[in-house]
Amino acid sequence: MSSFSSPPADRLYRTDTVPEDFAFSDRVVEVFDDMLDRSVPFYQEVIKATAHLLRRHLQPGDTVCDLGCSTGASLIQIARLLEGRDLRLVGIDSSPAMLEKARLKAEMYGRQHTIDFCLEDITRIQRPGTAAFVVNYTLQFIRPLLRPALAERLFANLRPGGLLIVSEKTILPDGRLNRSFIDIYHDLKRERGYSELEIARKREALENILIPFSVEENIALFANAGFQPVTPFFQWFNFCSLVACKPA
Ligand SMILES: Nc1ncnc2c1ncn2[C@@H]1O[C@H](C[S@+](CC[C@H]([NH3+])C(=O)[O-])CC(=O)[O-])[C@@H](O)[C@H]1O
Ligand SMILES: O=C(O)C(=O)Cc1ccccc1
Repeated sequence: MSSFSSPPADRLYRTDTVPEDFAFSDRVVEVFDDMLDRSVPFYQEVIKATAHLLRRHLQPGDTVCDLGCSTGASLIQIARLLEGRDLRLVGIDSSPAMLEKARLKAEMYGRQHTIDFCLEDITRIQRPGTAAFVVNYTLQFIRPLLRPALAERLFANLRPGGLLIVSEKTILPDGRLNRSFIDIYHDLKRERGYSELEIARKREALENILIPFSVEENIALFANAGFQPVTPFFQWFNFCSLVACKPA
């Protein structure tokens, strides 16, 4: 690691495995779109902001890969917002159930010929010449130990001048403020109709599965991989979106 601040060693080398029983399964997929829309603050606004950045940086014939595309909600919306641009859109996910729903939705929205969905493990991504990677709310599910190598792979696969757009749930180094941000987030979930039991159950289900870094740790992760600049473009308490650039 170079001079940037990196995650504490104990967190980067956490070796606990993801419990087998947690999967992005059929049951999860059925309620997934609603869950994302209601669980992620400003989810739709972040998609629009992502499209604004892509619109200004892509060239005709470019390829955009959405890593951890889930049911395609984000990519189908990006396709609509970038209508008429000569782009290749690729949605990548490791959950067959998510991709089955993504293909169905793309067909329903008439996008089946403009978006390819591929079953892949993003930690093994090999798509050189990609113009932009969108990694919204996915990195947080990748084991911290694997994230530096993934950041380096994304850098290597981007064409010069390419963009990486990352949105994540985050933590704060300051315990007290982190607690406040989490409480404010849970207030938002209550406003959106989640019960105390649902909030508690989700927190328990995500324990050791969704492993957030701080904004500074995420910036360091991509800066250490060669991205320059790495800049936040959206933040709502413990949710942050970054744009990282591969020098032209
Ligand atoms: N190693 C992996 N390889 C490929 N996919 C993976 C891997 N690990 C997890 N996933 C996939 O990453 C996605 C994370 S969801 C992203 C939301 C979307 N980006 C959105 O903006 O709507 C957010 C959430 O589940 O809360 C799931 O579809 C997993 O199957
Ligand atoms: O419900 C929560 O506590 C979450 O953190 C949900 C979530 C899921 C996916 C992206 C961001 C937050």
